[in-house]
Amino acid sequence: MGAVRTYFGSAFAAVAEFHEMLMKHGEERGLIGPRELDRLWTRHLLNSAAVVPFLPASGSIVDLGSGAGLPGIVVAAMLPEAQVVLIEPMERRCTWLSEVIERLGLENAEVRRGRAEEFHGAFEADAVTARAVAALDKLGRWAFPLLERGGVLVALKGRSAADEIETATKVLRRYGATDAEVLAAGTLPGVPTTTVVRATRTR
Ligand SMILES: C[S@@+](CC[C@H](N)C(=O)[O-])C[C@H]1O[C@@H](n2cnc3c(N)ncnc32)[C@H](O)[C@@H]1O
Repeated sequence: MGAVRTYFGSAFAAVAEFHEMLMKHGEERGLIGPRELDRLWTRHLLNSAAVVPFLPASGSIVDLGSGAGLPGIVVAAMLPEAQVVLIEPMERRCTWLSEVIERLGLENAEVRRGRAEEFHGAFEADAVTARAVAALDKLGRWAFPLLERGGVLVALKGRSAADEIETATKVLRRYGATDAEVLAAGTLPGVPTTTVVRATRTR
């Protein structure tokens, strides 16, 4: 019980600190729109947390196109046994991500600057996460080469998730990810359904 309390206490404290940093600096640093500030918890932080049940708790995870840190920072805070690499091409966003990691004391997270394609062959991750980065066919081409065989792509998507799976058939087949499916992870009042798509690389 003590360990459970310690886990939730520290994970929640880290996400709450991240919320505070985004509230204070997110708009001025061009990381989050002004209209999003009031719904940071629901639309962004809890939405990001929806991927966590579908990730290996102690594996290697790459978050593609982390931007302000979504979902990568939330994942690193909630899965302290996992190793999380945040890939982001924009320098000022990488600077922000490094500041967040330092402030939250996330020893299991690191930032790598660059585009996904530049890291092909550099990782054999257990999982790749992505939120609002690209449609699934493009995302698949970027993400599957970062995964080991048996690794999963876990993407946060919107209402078009099922259609995106249809459109991505070719790339999903190329990597043997024919198990691609929509997992409606849940809804919160006033928030669109949080849709998680998971696909496993088998070749
Ligand atoms: C719309 S933002 C989403 C950011 C964050 N994931 C979120 O949900 O708030 C898309 C991000 O993907 C990054 N990006 C664009 N092309 C990329 C690529 N080829 N590889 C990795 N990241 C990329 C952008 O720099 C940007 O930070």
